[in-house]
Amino acid sequence: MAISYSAGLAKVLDAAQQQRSSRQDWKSRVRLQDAIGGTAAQDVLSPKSLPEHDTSAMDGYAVRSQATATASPNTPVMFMVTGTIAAGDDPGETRSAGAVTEQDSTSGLHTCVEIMTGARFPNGYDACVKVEDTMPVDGQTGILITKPVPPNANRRVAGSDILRGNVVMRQGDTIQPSHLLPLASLGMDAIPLRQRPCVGIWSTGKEIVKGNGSTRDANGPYLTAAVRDMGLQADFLGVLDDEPASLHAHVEAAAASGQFDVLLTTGGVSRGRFDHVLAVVDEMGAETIFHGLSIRPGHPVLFAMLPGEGAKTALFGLPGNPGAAAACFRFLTVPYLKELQGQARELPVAAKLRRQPGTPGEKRTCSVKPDRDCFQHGILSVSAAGQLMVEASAEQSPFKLSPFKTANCWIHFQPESPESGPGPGLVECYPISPTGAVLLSPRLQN
Ligand SMILES: Nc1nc2c(c(=O)[nH]1)N[C@H]1C(S)=C(S)[C@@H](COP(=O)(O)OP(=O)(O)OC[C@H]3O[C@@H](n4cnc5c(N)ncnc54)[C@H](O)[C@@H]3O)O[C@H]1N2
Ligand code: MOO
Repeated sequence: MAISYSAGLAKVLDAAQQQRSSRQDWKSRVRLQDAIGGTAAQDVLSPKSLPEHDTSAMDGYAVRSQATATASPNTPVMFMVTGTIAAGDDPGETRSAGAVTEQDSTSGLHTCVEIMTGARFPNGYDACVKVEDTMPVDGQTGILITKPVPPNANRRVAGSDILRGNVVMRQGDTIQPSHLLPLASLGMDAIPLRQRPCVGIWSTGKEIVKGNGSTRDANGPYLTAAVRDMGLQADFLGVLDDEPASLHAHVEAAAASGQFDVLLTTGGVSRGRFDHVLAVVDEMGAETIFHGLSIRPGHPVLFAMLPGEGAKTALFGLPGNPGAAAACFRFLTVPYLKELQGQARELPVAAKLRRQPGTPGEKRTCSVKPDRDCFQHGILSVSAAGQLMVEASAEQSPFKLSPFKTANCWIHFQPESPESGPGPGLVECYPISPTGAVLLSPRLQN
């Protein structure tokens, strides 16, 4: 009898942890732009504070706020402009005549310094008044201020964004483009990443090799792209015939090359006369961890560790039906790849299940079975009331692919038991893309 999904997933995660511990020294410094999808190998601490200095948030004039306390339209306060500081100027480097002092010695007027957004605040000044809140006098040599400027107005205080020594990236974080904003601002051009797994992929099946029937390779391009979308290296190794000797030679050579952490095959794992993947990995002396899970779709899925010295190559024998291959990849291979890199486990979002209205007597093509975990693709959206809603695609046959034109999530239906599921009427959903981004459907539902 096939084991449950949760038991199978536990075995997958356990195998990934074992493989991770045999790859402890895996890390390298990677340029920021190339780091997307990678995993931080260690905590990254900020080498400095940001902003490094007090700077202006606006184009205007640096003033002493105290000097503006009595300013009003009837009693404006006049300031003498002693210079200009641009972003990038050193402290005290003013662009026109006049030293940075708080009060002009001859006229007794308060002084101010014209300052640009991002420029370093001159000593002795604590606030910036926006240029549009001032009136010029005597050309540009003076300004009038007609209302008090609060202390620290439009001033970015040094260290108010990031403090030196703050953790800016945690070990195990998956690097996303948005992370580059703080990292690059801190002057980092590379970060230590765990080495990224490399995945080799074959499609199998005589009908696909021949390419003259109606079956074209959907799995190869999909899996290659989905692995790359995770920021990992994926090599599509071709389409193999249902020939045990050729399958054996290819899998053995790929495992021996030491190049791949994970190998994926699709097709040839069920009970047919030409389904040889299990026999081939057995023959190679692999450890078959499971063949068959109590899931729908994808129940014939195979998971094995190929023989080898030291770090081992995992093999997922995904079923041939593309919908089943995609579900098994998403719910077994993706967790393995994440765990292998020490990434956090994915958590689902809970959404209210909206049943398809359907037509009376309509037979759903793939119903949810109460005795096993079922994975269905669907559309996640937000109702007008702000509730996350999900609708399973009406068509769930694993050989029918048109729903993938619009599906943006996978729904995980757990076997029925009082504790299963996130709550009454709610189901667990995962983004269809393993990178984690759910592109919510613009369709609003009630
Ligand atoms: N007697 C039984 N027959 C089947 C069972 C079973 O339990 N007992 N399980 C069914 C289920 S469920 C699945 S899923 C499939 C999986 O079988 P295989 O992994 O052996 O896959 P194939 O037979 O090679 O192919 C199945 C189907 O998928 C098409 N295919 C294969 N590769 C691709 C590809 N790269 N791109 C597009 N389509 C592909 C193939 O042409 C077949 O139509 O077994 C059931 N049978
Ligand atoms: O894995 Mo099979 O879908 O259940 O076609």
